[in-house]
This record gives sequence, C-alpha cells and structure tokens, in this order.
Amino acid sequence: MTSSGSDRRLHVALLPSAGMGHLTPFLRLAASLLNHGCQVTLITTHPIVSKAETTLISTFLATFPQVKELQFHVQPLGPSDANSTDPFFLQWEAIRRSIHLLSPLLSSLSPPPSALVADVSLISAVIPITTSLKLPHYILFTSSARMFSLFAYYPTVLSASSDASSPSGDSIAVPGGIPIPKSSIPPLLLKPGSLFASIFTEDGKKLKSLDGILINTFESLEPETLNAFKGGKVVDGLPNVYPLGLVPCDFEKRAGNTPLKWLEDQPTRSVVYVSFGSRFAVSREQIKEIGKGLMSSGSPFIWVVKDKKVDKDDGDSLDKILGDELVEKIKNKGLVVKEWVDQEQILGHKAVGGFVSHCGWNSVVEAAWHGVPLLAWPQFGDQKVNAHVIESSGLGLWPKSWGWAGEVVVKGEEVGARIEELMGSESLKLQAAHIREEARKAVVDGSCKDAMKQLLEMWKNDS
Ligand SMILES: O=c1ccn([C@@H]2O[C@H](COP(=O)(O)OP(=O)(O)O[C@H]3O[C@H](CO)[C@@H](O)[C@H](O)[C@H]3O)[C@@H](O)[C@H]2O)c(=O)[nH]1
Repeated sequence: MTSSGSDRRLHVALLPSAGMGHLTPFLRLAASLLNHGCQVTLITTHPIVSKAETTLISTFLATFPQVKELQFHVQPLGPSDANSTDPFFLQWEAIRRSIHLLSPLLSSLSPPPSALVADVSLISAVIPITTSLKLPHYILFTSSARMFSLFAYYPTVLSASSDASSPSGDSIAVPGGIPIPKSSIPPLLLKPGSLFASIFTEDGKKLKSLDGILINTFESLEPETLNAFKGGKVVDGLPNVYPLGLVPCDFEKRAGNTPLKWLEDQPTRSVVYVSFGSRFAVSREQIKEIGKGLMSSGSPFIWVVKDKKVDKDDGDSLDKILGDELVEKIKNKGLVVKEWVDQEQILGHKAVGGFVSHCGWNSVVEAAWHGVPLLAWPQFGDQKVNAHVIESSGLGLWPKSWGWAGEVVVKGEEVGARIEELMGSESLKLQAAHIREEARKAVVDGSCKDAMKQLLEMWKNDS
C-alpha cells in the first residue's frame, strides 16, 4: 500500500511491554499492518523476562525479515527499587525509568514513523517523547474494552471518593456501561502504593493526551461498552477507540509439545482444555483439586500445568508437582503437559469443546474466535472484569464463589461438576458458535476491518 499523494509507505513503530499477554497482540497487530503494506519497526526491550517471549520475538522476526528491530536495553530493577515482586511489573517500571534512552532510538528511524503504538503500561513515560518528536502516540490496550472503561473512568471515581486510594460504594458505574462491582476490581489496584496501582492511576489521567486507542475486541463480545465509547459517554474528550480483532497468525504456530495427534483420536467437541495463561502459578494444593475435578468430570482433557510465574524458573517435573498417585490415576483419562503448547491450534481443533481459563484477555479472544465455550476462573488483575464479558455475552459460565486466587481452594468435586455443566450445555455451544461467526464477519468485512481502515487512513493523512 502506498500513502495517498506519495509513494512512501506508511511506517509504524510498535513498542510492546513485558509478558506474552502484551507481546502477542502487538505482534498480531504488526502482522496485520504488514498485510496492509505498512513498514513496521518493532522495538524490543532487553533483557527479556521469559523464554516464551524470546522465542516468539525470534520466530516473528525470522518470518518477517522486512521488519526492522530496534533493541532498547533497559536498566533492570530489583524488588527493592519499586513496590512489586512481580518480574513482569518490574520490567514495565524498568522500561518507564529508562525511557530517556528511547528518544534517540526513535529519532534514528528513517523514514520517520507516522505513529508510535506503545503499550498501555508506558503512557505517561512515553508522552514527553512523542510530544517532543511530534509523533502521534497511540496505545494498544491488551485487555477488554470493559477493562479499558474502568481504566479511563477510575481517576474520576477516585477524585469523588473520600479515600483517595479507593473508590467509595460497592460498584463503579462507568457511564454508558454495566456497573463494575468493587469485588471485580484488580486487588492490586486497591492496595495503596502498589506499583500496579500507581501506574494505573497515573496513566489513566493522561489518556486525553493520546491520539487513539486500539483495543483487541469484537462488537459481539462487548456491544454496550463499545457503544458507550462511540457515543463519547465514558469520559469527555477521550480519543477514538478502535476495536481491532487481532486474531492468531501463522507465525505463532509451534509444533513442539502440542498434542495434535492425540486430539485426532478424540470424538468431536469432547475434550476440555485447561490453561491459566503464560504468567500465573497455580498453588500445588489447587493443582491437586483440579486433577481430581478433571477425572470426575468424565471428559477427556488437555491440562497445561504451570506452577511458576516465569517459565525460566520452572524446574520441577510433573511427577513432583502432581504427586505419583495423581499422575498414575490420570494417565488414561487425559493429557497433562508442562511445556508451552500452541493454544491456538488446540482451540481450533474440532475435538475441543470447552476451555477452563483464567480469563486472560488473549485467551478469551482466542476462544471467541474459535467458538469454544469457557468456564471462567479469574485469578488476578483484569480477569474478573473479563469474566463478566464472558458471562454477559453468553460465551461461558462464571462460578463467582470461586473468588480470586488464594481466597479459597476450590474442591475437585465442584470443579468436576462445573466442567460437566460446561461440556453438556447446548445453549453455550450455540452461543459460542454464534460469537465465532460474528467475530469472523467483523474481521473479514465488518467493524474490525472498518476500524483498521480508519486508522490507516488517519495515519496516511497525518504523514
Ligand atoms: O502454553 C501456552 C500458554 C499460553 N499461550 C498463549 O499465551 C497467551 C496468554 O495470554 P492471556 O490469555 O491473555 O493470559 P496471560 O498470559 O495471563 O496475560 C496477561 O495479559 C493479559 C492481556 O493484558 C491479561 O488479560 C491477563 O490477565 C494477564 O495475566 C495467549 O495468546 C495464549 O494462546 C499458549 O499459546 N500456550
């Protein structure tokens, strides 16, 4: 594609932050921009926190050698330098504190980019740079539109509260949206002084300085919230919100440990897939109960077990994590894996009929894309807000009494009963299939395609 009036290609620079949940949608956006004929610069921040991120970045760059990589080396932080022990949040803060090193990198790009799309966690750090370079600044919000509505409206809520660090009342009534119960707010947001809370509240105030907000979602999942943004109801003066369906791409495919052969032998829609994403460690006690639940559910299963936050620390064998007895019992009923699997290929397989998920937003979008109903089991962060989207769109079930991670250990019988409900529900199957069709229409020739077109037009006009 050439820019109107000139034959110079549109050049977009992308700055993701740490964690697969953030990197993956950025690389899907990059692939989509390349498909539209854009020139793409990918800013990679080093050191990289997880092995999964290192692998994905190198696969992406090998698949698209035309992409320019700009390496941004940041000064790592320790837990005593910032109020967090989470290696991914520490990396966000490390990037923010090293941001002065970004300006010369961006200035070195030729031709200069027409826009920078940066991660949501970097907003207030990046604004002075894009302002001084006169570079349009967009963010890619990597969670749901509903979560974005909370992010945008939260400063207003806090300013009206008697306690400056906590909203008053039991719920947050985001204008134009469905109220968000206080019990669904990320627990770290209610922890005064936490690194997450300070980034969230500081950056939420700066949204009006941005040029636009890209969100990875579909109308069929979040119609009310997207309408509230369209009507300008959420916060006055917010820049445009572009709902882009950033769906899995071929470059992500990994053969490796994905049990595709085993899936081939299972009846259609019979298998339940269990995964809690790329950065959540399930407690050993809960792991044992999940194992019992899977066995009592009667469905064959693929279960990805993860008991360390960062994959580099993941040294224990499955026998050690599950215990010999459980490993022996499970053997003929399903598959348990500890390594990275290709979730997209699993969800896209005809044998898979349900997904027990922590409600990481990428997992929700991938389940919607493949029409796989979810059993929502949010653990931390934005995940209860996302679980509400799953429940209200009819894409899945949410047993609210299961709470946040660490609040209760959900017993095996309860897990098994809910999996049976998930796998046996005809209405969930039908609604998930409907959402899949709507998502595909939106991406191929509907609202997501239109949003991407508008964005490209605007960048062209600005360049
Ligand atoms: O073995 C695995 C494990 C994960 N994935 C992929 O990894 C991504 C995981 O992303 P997500 O489902 O969003 O979960 P998290 O990794 O937990 O993502 C973080 O980032 C998300 C986006 O901001 C938030 O919604 C989550 O709460 C936050 O934990 C998805 O694309 C999965 O398909 C695999 O392919 N194989």
